[in-house]
Amino acid sequence: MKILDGKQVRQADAYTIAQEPISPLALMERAAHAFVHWYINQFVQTRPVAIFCGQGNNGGDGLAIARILSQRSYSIQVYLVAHTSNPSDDYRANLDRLQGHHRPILLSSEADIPELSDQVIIIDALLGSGLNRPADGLLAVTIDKINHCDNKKVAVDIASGLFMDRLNAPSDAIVKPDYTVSFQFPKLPFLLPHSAAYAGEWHVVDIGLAKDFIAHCDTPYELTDYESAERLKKPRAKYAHKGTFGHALIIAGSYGKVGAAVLAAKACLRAGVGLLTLHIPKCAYEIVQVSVPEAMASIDVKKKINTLLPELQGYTAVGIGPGLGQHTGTLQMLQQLLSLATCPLVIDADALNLLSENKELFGLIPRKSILTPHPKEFERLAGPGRSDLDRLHKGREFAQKHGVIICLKGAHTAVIDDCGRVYFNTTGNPGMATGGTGDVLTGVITALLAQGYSPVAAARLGVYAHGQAGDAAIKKTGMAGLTASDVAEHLRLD
Ligand SMILES: NC(=O)C1=CN([C@@H]2O[C@H](COP(=O)(O)OP(=O)(O)OC[C@H]3O[C@@H](n4cnc5c(N)ncnc54)[C@H](OP(=O)(O)O)[C@@H]3O)[C@@H](O)[C@H]2O)[C@@H](O)CC1
Ligand SMILES: Nc1ncnc2c1ncn2[C@@H]1O[C@H](COP(=O)(O)OP(=O)(O)O)[C@@H](O)[C@H]1O
Ligand SMILES: [K+]
Repeated sequence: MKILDGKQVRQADAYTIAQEPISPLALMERAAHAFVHWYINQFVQTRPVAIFCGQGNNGGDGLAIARILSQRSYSIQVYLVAHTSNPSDDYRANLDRLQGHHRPILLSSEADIPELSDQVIIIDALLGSGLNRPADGLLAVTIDKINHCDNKKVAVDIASGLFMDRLNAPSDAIVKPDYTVSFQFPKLPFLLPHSAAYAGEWHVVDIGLAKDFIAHCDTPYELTDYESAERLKKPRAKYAHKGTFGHALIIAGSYGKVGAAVLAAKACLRAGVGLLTLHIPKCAYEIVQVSVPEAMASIDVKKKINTLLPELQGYTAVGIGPGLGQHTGTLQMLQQLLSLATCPLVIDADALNLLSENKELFGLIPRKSILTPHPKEFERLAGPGRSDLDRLHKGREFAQKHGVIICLKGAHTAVIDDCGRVYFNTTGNPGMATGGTGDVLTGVITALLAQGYSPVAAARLGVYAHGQAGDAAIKKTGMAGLTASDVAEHLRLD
């Protein structure tokens, strides 16, 4: 699913209106019905509804939603905030249509803003994607008042006051909804950590904007959702044998951090690799042989760290980093790997930290290698970002400059390809914020690369499947109880 900017959404709107053809008012009606369809599945009729409307098309949606809910026997009350001398045509048309069903209350000062009983659900239709400056005056006061109630809140399309394409200032008045029901596309701020609170749990509803227009729309931002993940998957052929699924090499572990190697190995096997060799220091030998008997071991000359690069011939993918440590000998080995590798690598954890400490090595990273930094590791690599958006831009610049794929890990991990395209992940949960889950991800992506997935597909599908495993696991363990081992155990690639 693509993520469009405000201008593109308006173009998609205009194209649909002209090509389908459909009147703008009928399109608004369709959007309102899509919202109501979601709403009635979520909230029962006995909960009264307070709908706060502005005078643009978002307010027009609010009025249409009010009418449809009232026709479905929901008890509604509309509150209007007059904020422009030029209300939209479809707002006016829906105000007319509401006559005879319901009488809206015009808010003209703070004193008019009602106290609502706990049972009331608030629908926020004050401002939508047409926001062109921070909300102020009575709008800001109303937003503030809404935010101070404990009532459940649902934003229509986007929370009022939240910019779609640019950063809000910390002092801006923005509705903090429990839910956002977004038309046709998710909005970029829903996916960024600092603005996610202004989306709540978001849902996208289809309002039938022209599919051909959307397909040709050029945007750097997309989601990896269920459909796109399914499209990325390759079935396992009936006559396949273990050679069909590649031979992965994972270089990981050091004294005290052998667990990271074990986690990466278990995940790599669960993600369907044909053969796996783990390169580990001597101290890890028995641990690995006992805990991951399916993996072969390549033993370093050193007892506690990895220093000697094994022969690379025969491996179809190499992952390096989990639990590696940052010793000089390990750095030399990494440098050798970067120089000699003929296939893209998966580079994680301490291998990334070693690169950050030795930026002259950036030029040696094989093209289309996959780097999997968490935010701190990314900051070490590319410098601090002033905001989530700035960090994303830095990631896109870095990926293009060095010809690599970056998995910027977090709640909606962003896979950034070497052309600067960004794929936000849609799976995973806060239970995964626990030590070792990153090592599991390295194992998964390495397995997919080894099986012949393209680097971008391996990164997108790996990140998706990793989050999906976390989501499956918490059904048994709960969020707090989730461990990285649970994530590895619940991986399912088909
Ligand atoms: N294709 C789709 O997705 C569809 C989208 N639809 C809906 O349309 C919505 C977008 O509608 P929209 O363009 O009329 O924008 P919206 O935010 O309602 O109002 C903008 C108005 O507010 C004003 N204004 C702006 N900022 C302000 C501020 N801070 N403080 C005060 N005033 C401010 C500005 O005028 P100004 O005052 O600048 O003259 C303008 O008049 C979208 O979110 C979705 O709900 C569906 O109906 C159908 C299909
Ligand atoms: N709140 C969250 N929601 C979804 N996924 C998360 C969340 N927090 C962390 N994760 C995922 O968990 C993993 C953590 O990786 P990382 O920080 O490298 O852990 P470690 O170094 O302990 O292995 C990443 O894949 C990240 O996307
Ligand atoms: K809104």
